[in-house]
Amino acid sequence: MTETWREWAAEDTAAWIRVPGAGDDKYARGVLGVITGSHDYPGAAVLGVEAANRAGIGMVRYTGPRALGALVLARRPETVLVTGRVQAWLLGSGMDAGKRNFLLQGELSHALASGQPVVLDAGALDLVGVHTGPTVITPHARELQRLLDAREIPASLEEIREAPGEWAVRAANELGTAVLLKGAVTHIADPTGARYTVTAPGHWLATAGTGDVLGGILGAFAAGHADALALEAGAITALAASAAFVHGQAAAVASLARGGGPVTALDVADAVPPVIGELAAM
Ligand SMILES: NC(=O)C1=CN([C@@H]2O[C@H](COP(=O)(O)OP(=O)(O)OC[C@H]3O[C@@H](n4cnc5c(N)ncnc54)[C@H](OP(=O)(O)O)[C@@H]3O)[C@@H](O)[C@H]2O)[C@@H](O)CC1
Ligand SMILES: Nc1ncnc2c1ncn2[C@@H]1O[C@H](COP(=O)(O)OP(=O)(O)O)[C@@H](O)[C@H]1O
Repeated sequence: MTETWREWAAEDTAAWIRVPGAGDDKYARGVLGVITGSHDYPGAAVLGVEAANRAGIGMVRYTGPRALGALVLARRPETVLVTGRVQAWLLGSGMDAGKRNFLLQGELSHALASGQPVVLDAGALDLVGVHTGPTVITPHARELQRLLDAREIPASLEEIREAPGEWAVRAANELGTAVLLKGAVTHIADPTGARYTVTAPGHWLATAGTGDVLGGILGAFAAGHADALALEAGAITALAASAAFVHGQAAAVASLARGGGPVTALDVADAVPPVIGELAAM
């Protein structure tokens, strides 16, 4: 069956931008629980927390080894390292599923059993299926290939790159979750039939750590829409498309500020506020 994909637009994203009101405090705006990074990839933890803050969040609770917590705090002293109640989770960026210890496994299991919205990235992708709340996975093509292979769904990297939409849909249906498949055109699909594309306005995003930034933006959006997600789990798909849209626009803004030249992952995170500001004013 030929699927109809709709390009997710600024107007669609604007509907999901939450501007705080007089009655909001940090908890009402949403708290994101973040379990990301590792000794091998500490930067992913910093990038995700930075991006979540830039996307607008009440608070971030970061869980990880002490050394990583110190790095996150050095960049974002707003971060809280105490465990507690959260409205959504971001799990797995900068982690290696093969190097998970008991403690980390327990923390991830706790998050997945909470019934709260979850963004599953990189080294937590293999945990899809044990989630209990609205969930979106955020693989790139190679990660999706590995994930499908582990579920005995044979697909080559070439096949996924040639028909990313078809494989995003297949994954959504087989895994029973929303899928955001990253690329120059990002495909977002879910088991209920939602099909969105987000076409990046340029290609400087193809650089290390921008996926970790996307995870942070999406995590913040999920935490900020806990009520909508409780009513309608499918909202996670619209939030994923909105995060991808903001991410692409932020890369464009960051590049423009540098004469149209290259950007780093942190530059992209830094450029998220003006993008959100413009969307909020629509
Ligand atoms: N700052 C941070 O903390 C960052 C942290 N990050 C975190 O890193 C984790 C892993 O994410 P990833 O996307 O790199 O993993 P993955 O799909 O396994 O790719 C490995 C494949 O790449 C290939 N390959 C390697 N070198 C190559 C080369 N020079 N030229 C060509 N190919 C090369 C290699 O191929 P091979 O060498 O085996 O032929 C293999 O197939 C993940 O947790 C992510 O969040 C990232 O976000 C980055 C910033
Ligand atoms: N050629 C490209 N043009 C535009 N965007 C791209 C391109 N390649 C990758 N991207 C985007 O860059 C980000 C890269 O994420 P990811 O592959 O997870 O990298 P990392 O693991 O280094 O963070 C994704 O949001 C993806 O959609």
